[in-house]
Amino acid sequence: MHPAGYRAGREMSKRMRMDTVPDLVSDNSDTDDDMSNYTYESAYVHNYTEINSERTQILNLVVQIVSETISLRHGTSQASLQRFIQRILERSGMGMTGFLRGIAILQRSTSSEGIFQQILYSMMLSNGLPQDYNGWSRISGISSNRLQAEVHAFASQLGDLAVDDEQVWKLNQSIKSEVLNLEQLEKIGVFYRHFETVEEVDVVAKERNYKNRDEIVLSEATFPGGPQALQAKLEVFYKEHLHEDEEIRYILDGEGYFDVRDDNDRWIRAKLTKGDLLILPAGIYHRFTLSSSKYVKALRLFKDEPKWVALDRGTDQAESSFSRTEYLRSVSVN
Ligand SMILES: CSCCC(=O)/C(O)=C/O
Ligand SMILES: [Fe+2]
Ligand code: NI
Repeated sequence: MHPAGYRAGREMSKRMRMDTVPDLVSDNSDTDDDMSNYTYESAYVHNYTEINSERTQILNLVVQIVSETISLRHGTSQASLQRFIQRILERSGMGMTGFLRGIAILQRSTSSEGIFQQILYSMMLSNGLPQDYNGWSRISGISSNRLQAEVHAFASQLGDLAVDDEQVWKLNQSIKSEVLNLEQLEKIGVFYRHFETVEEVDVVAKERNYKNRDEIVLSEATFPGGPQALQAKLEVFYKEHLHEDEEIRYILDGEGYFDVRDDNDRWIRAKLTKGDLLILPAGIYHRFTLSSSKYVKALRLFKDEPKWVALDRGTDQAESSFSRTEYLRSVSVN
């Protein structure tokens, strides 16, 4: 049996999904005036600014619904819950699976407000039920024994959560695939995340064993050699190319476009703005250009010494490179 608030939450979730999600999905055409300068083999181009704003709208809706249902269930103030959940989402990046999972559990919990907020928060960070109570305890400030007891108490209340998990998973998948299109990027080995702080980038760098980094600033005012030298550099970046290594870029300021080839050799355009991180796998064809603001400042991450060698499409070097062969193999397996 689901408690009334829980059922109401599910009804509202369904309503949200059916009534509002399709309206929020744009037709993917890019109307940015920068685009008029470029010819595209196909109009299959995604503007990540649009996608980010859709994501924000979806998240706002989710936050509203979730705070309504939790407030019904726990009798807490909706406004403060909304602020709290917003903070969690901002601090945890996307984490929608963890978020929705956490919500499903919390909608059934009988814990006090303080505890459930902490647990919700921790769930966001650990993306599901925690493995490491000590780490969780550090994050939440609750003793690990108490946390473990809380989680076990939750778990015993969960009953048929498996079914709910599936619902949550489906909702999450459809939001992700229809709105964020991260799956499409994942399919071609591209990793995209939005991080508010460089510390979050550090975690990714550590995981991947990246020891070096530098900053690149592309702007007419500061580029060594002046505007002409910048123009020449941009021409190199905009020539379709690949690298023998992964390319990791984190935008510190300004904005720019990375275009990547999908598995049908069509361009996907990712507009990156401050806080966006993009990882391009070795061997993928891509190119980069500035937007009309003509300014970007980005972190470039390297495993060892800074290295930037571009192999242009159409050359033997690129087509028969090890990274290209490996990349094609990896996408055909996926
Ligand atoms: C925003 S970083 C500039 C572009 C770049 O570094 C690169 O490698 C493009 O392929
Ligand atoms: Fe590149
Ligand atoms: Ni941001």
